[in-house]
Amino acid sequence: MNQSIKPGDNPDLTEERLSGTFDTNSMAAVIYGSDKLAQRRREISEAVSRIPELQDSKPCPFMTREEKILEGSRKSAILNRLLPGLIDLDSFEETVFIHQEVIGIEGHPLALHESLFIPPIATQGTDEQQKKWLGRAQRREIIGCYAQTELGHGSNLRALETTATFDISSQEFILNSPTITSLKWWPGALGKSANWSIVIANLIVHDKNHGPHPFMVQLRDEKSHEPLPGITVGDIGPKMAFNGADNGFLGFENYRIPRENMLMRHSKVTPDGGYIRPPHAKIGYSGMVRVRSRMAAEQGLFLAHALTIAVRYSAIRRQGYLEDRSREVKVLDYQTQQHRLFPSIARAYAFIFCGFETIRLYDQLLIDVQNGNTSGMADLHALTSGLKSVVTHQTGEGIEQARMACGGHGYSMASYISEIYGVAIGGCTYEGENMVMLLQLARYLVKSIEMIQNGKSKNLGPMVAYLAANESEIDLNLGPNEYLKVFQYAARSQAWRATEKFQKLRNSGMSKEQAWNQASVELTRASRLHTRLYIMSTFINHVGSVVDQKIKKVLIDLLNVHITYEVMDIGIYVQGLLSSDQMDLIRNQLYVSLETIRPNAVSLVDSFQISDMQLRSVLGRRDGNVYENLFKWAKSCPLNDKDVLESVTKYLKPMMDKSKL
Ligand SMILES: CCCCCCCCCCCCCCCCCCC/C=C/C(=O)SCCNC(=O)CCNC(=O)[C@H](O)C(C)(C)COP(=O)(O)OP(=O)(O)OC[C@H]1O[C@@H](n2cnc3c(N)ncnc32)[C@H](O)[C@@H]1OP(=O)(O)O
Ligand SMILES: Cc1cc2nc3c(=O)[nH]c(=O)nc-3n(C[C@H](O)[C@H](O)[C@H](O)COP(=O)(O)OP(=O)(O)OC[C@H]3O[C@@H](n4cnc5c(N)ncnc54)[C@H](O)[C@@H]3O)c2cc1C
Repeated sequence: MNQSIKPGDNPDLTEERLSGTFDTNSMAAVIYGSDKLAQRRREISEAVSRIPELQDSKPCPFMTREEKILEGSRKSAILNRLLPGLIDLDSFEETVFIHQEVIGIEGHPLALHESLFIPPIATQGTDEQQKKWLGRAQRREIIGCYAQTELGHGSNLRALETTATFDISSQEFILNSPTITSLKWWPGALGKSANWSIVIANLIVHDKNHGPHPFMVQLRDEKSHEPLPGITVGDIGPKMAFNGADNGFLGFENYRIPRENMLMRHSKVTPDGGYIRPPHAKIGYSGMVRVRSRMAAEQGLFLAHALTIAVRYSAIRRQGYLEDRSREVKVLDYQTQQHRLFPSIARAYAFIFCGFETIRLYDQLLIDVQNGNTSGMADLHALTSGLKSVVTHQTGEGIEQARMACGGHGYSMASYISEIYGVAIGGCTYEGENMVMLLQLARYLVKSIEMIQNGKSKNLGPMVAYLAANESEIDLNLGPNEYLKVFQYAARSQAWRATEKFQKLRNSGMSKEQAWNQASVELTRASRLHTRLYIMSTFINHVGSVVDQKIKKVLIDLLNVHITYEVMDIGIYVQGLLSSDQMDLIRNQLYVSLETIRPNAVSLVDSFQISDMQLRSVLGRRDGNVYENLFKWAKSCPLNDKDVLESVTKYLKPMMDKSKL
């Protein structure tokens, strides 16, 4: 049963919901990992909807940037007061969810506090440092950010220029931004809101540069909020989206902090200037791995937002005719519309399933690392590097298709899809630019193939074991596992092709760096295929583990959309494996699977259970009453406050009057 049906809804949408074959609350439990978590989301949405001061003061598209920041701060402050009665304060998921529900996706002054400021203190700070700052941060006595990227460098962390030089005589670090390019640039909440920051700076002791390390740095006076002497700080200006956040710049001039402000759980500087190395050279990068490990689920949900809007709207939008000339059809009945939207629904599910898996893997790694075992770091770094890149890219594509699927109204901010798009595609850049991260995964793939070449296949981890197989024929009786083999073939042959190209260039005498660069397009292709294979196999395993038979049936239908679409999409890589007859068969299976999923399309997006408040879309309203509300929305546009604007009285009217002569 679809739990979204209510009296007064658009009958077209009710019809869709009645055609669903499963219970949307049960599906939500599968999506969010447990009935309890799904139930908590519903309870929080319900509780928030009853609190007037948490409602939007006006639609976000009508707000200026200053109003967005003010509104985000107002709601953050109210939430801080009300949170104990609304959520489990120990639950990161509930904390993120309630902020997204109340404030939305456009960012706010505390958006990075929880995800990029607190975790480094908790994982890289010593027990004393945690005692000193963690409680203060958690109670929000201080607001923090994460300042790593500089004006001149974001991807290449080894070229960061900010320095933290140890001064033994005063037992302090002296922070400096020696050049214009060394200004910190981009950190969210830095511009106007944060008064503390984790700052990544090159640690210099006795004139030796030990590379980037994290420091706890106070930026602003805790009473006046004025920047402290030696600090230059401000907002970097409007962005493509995410304008409720104050991304900022930051410079230091001989700014001193105590020795105890370097986060010293892993690397240490002793009072006499000794340097103690961390147990793994890249342990300081683990905050980034944490964020990347959460991005698949987060991006899957961005895609889910856009699809909820586009699928619901497509079910109430009637345009053109099929057989019956007496009534126009729902645009959702067109095969092209289904082909545009349904594979993305499947991807959104796949990303979320994968995302919860990588969050679990990260949590396990964290425990291992705290116990001194860093052996899993390389694997998770490779996995999350590829996953964040593929998922953000495909999410962006899916959201843009969702916008086009809504025709003209999709282009209006009333759909809200442009904001979702703008925020989501930021993910292609932040936490590691996608090409750069694909190349990180490629290093891992090349190393794995070199192990095979050196006769060490048995040392390969489970995620890359397929690289050593030798599949060259596929049974035409295609079930999910055969599709997986097709994908393995594609990923494997591309990984070998790219590696062999790199090796050939090396053998021709080219330097390692040049050879890598000349092979890099092929290498990134290998990384994408490897990651898409991982997503597919996680999806298959997840569906296999579902117990509720009605839910399982529809998820198998969705999986069929996914595997057929994905294999069609990589046709060029499987030409040596599949005949054109086999490709035709798969193409037909895709069309059949689109038809099979059609009656459940609305119920599948309803199962994401994204409230109207969170969706902030006139087109995507749960009740489907779009047209009257679009008209209401347009009338409430500030431009319509007056019938005659100054633009007319001051310029257009005099121009027209003059032209009359
Ligand atoms: C109260 C509020 C509640 C919260 C509510 C929030 C809800 C609000 C909802 C709103 C939603 C809005 C969502 C939008 C949020 C926007 C947030 C944006 C936040 C963004 C933050 C950032 O971007 S922070 C900056 C990120 N920067 C980067 O990612 C930089 C990328 N670069 C790198 O990581 C590195 O430079 C590198 C990895 C690319 C290269 O590093 P390096 O040069 O040092 O190494 P090598 O390439 O030489 O490799 C050497 C060797 O090391 C291995 N390695 C590298 N990294 C790792 C690692 N992490 N772990 C393990 N191993 C690693 C590498 O593989 C090599 O190994 P080999 O064996 O030698 O091959
Ligand atoms: C919305 C948003 C929020 C952000 N929040 C924060 C934050 O809170 N804190 C923070 O510290 N930073 C933040 N950032 C910065 C972000 O992390 C960087 O922008 C990102 O890491 C990319 O680095 P870059 O800007 O230097 O890109 P560049 O590296 O300059 O990328 C430019 C081009 O060069 C290519 N390129 C670069 N290096 C290579 C290579 N080795 N091989 C092949 N191609 C290469 C890239 O693929 C890309 O096409 C944020 C950015 C955004 C957009």
